[in-house]
Amino acid sequence: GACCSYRLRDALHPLWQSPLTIPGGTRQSPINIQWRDSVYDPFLKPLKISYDPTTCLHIWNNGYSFLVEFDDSTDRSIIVGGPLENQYRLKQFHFHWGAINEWGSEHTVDSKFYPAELHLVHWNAVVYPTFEEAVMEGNGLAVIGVFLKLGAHHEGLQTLVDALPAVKHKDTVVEFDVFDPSCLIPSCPDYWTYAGSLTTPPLTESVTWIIKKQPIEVDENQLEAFRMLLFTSDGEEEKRMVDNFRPLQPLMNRTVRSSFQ
Ligand SMILES: COc1ccc(C[C@H]2SC(=S)NC2=O)c(OC)c1
Ligand SMILES: [Zn+2]
Repeated sequence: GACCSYRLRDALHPLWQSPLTIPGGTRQSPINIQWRDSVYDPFLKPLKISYDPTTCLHIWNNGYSFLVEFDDSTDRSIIVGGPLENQYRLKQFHFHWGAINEWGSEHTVDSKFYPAELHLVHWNAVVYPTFEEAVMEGNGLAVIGVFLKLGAHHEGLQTLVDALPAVKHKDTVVEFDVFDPSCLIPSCPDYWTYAGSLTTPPLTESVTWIIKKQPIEVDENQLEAFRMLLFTSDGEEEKRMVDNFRPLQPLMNRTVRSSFQ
């Protein structure tokens, strides 16, 4: 199970040797979403997503995942509605995945892991002047989580997969100038939402999570392409970038709300 990958991962990558619990943490992520314990909230609005594909800048391997970063100097790519009080600007998206298809996602649903999970990271530029400040505030960030399951080939993802060999090593970057990430978000509007945190240091409790109920389907070759990336820089002893997910955190005094009955 994921425990052995945790021990293996522990040996593999320093990030997950970081403090896995933070002192005083009451809203840490990821969590298991127990479907029957989630509470339907009829006041939750539909999530409105409007991305401008030309705000896409580049893909880079930061040694933890690969990120696709966006120009967030204006409100051209935003989300609004859902559980959110303000509109939030798209900053980047990235993924978490496993060495094998049995695990890889950060969140679980009824204790089931998906082979991978997409995070679309947005920040509250209405209230905060910079992303860095928003990262430190309870309503600073909004992250859309999308589960990836093994199935049909995903056309939209393939344009991303085709660029991955160019960012095989840590601290490599490749230009990626037109991409609409809404092609990675399932059409079904249903989501869960809860108050949580970043899942890597600084682990700040600044994230309103919006987890889509419906996964997207990707094929084995596309998942394998993620697994050929490296945690390590060119010239270092190669360590495959796999199992880059944080262990589950306690729910504590939180309720997961659903936008659907
Ligand atoms: C300094 O600010 C940071 C640091 C790290 C991440 C990425 C983490 S947090 C998440 S969600 N998934 C991840 O892998 C940030 O993303 C918002 C923001
Ligand atoms: Zn993430």
